Amino acid sequence: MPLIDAQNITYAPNGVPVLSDVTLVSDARRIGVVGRNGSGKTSFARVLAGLVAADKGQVRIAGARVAKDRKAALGAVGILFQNPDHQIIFPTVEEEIAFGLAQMGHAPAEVAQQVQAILGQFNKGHWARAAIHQLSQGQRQLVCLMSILAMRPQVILLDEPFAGLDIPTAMHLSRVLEGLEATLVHITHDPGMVRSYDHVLWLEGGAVMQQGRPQDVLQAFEARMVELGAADDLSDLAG
Ligand SMILES: Nc1ncnc2c1ncn2[C@@H]1O[C@H](COP(=O)(O)OP(=O)(O)OP(=O)(O)O)[C@@H](O)[C@H]1O
Repeated sequence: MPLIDAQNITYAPNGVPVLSDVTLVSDARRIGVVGRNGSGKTSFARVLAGLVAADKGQVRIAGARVAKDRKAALGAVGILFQNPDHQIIFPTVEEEIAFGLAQMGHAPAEVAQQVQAILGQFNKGHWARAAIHQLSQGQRQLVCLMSILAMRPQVILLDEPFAGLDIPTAMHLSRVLEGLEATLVHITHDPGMVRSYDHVLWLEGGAVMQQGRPQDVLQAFEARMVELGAADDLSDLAG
C-alpha cells in the first residue's frame, strides 16, 4: 500500500462543496500541493491529517485510517500550520511538546526523556521552561515543528509554514524541513517552493486540475496564474 493513499475524497462541510473527487496516491518523498487562495489546499491538508473526515472516499497514511484511528494517526502524520498560534495550546515549550507524546500513550518518564531529546537535537534545551508567548513567531513555529517531530510521523504536512517569517528564518526552517527523513507534503501558492519536488498536485476549485511531474504541472499552473492575473475581470477571483 502506498504511504499516502487518499482516493476520491469529497468533503462538503454543512453541504458546502469544498473538495470533490480528489485523489492523491503516492510514495514520493517530496510532494507539493499548489493552488490559488480558496482552492481547497488547507481543507485537503486537514482531511489528509484526519482532523476532519471526508464525506466520501477514505484516507490512509502509512496504513492508518487517520480520521477513525486518531492514536495511529499521530504516529503516521503531523501537520504544521501557517500560524503557530493556531496550533499551540500550552504555556510552556516542554508542555507543548509533551502533549502529543502523552496522547500517543507514552509513559510520563518516556515523554520527559523524548521532550529533552528533541530540544537537544535543535540545541534548544534551554527553552524547556520558556513561556511560549514570549518567543517570536519563527521560534513558535520551531516549537510546533519540534512537537510534530517528537512524535516521529512518517508524513509531515506543511501548510504555508513560511508565511509571516522573515527571509533568514524562512531559509533556516526550510533547510531543517528539507533535511528531514519524513515524507513532506508542502502546501503553497508559490511554485518556487516545490520546483525541486518529486510530485506536484494542483487544486482548482476543490478539484484536481493536474498532477504529476513538477516541471509539467508547475508550467501549466504558472501560465494559468499569469493569465488570470492579467485579466481585468475580478469576477474570476475565487470565493
Ligand atoms: N467548514 C467549512 N464550511 C464552509 N466552507 C468552507 C469550510 N472550510 C472551507 N470552506 C471553503 O472552502 C474553500 C477552500 O478553503 P481552503 O481554506 O481549503 O482553501 P485554501 O486553498 O487553503 O485557501 P488559502 O490559500 O487562501 O489559504 C473556501 O472557499 C472556504 O471558504
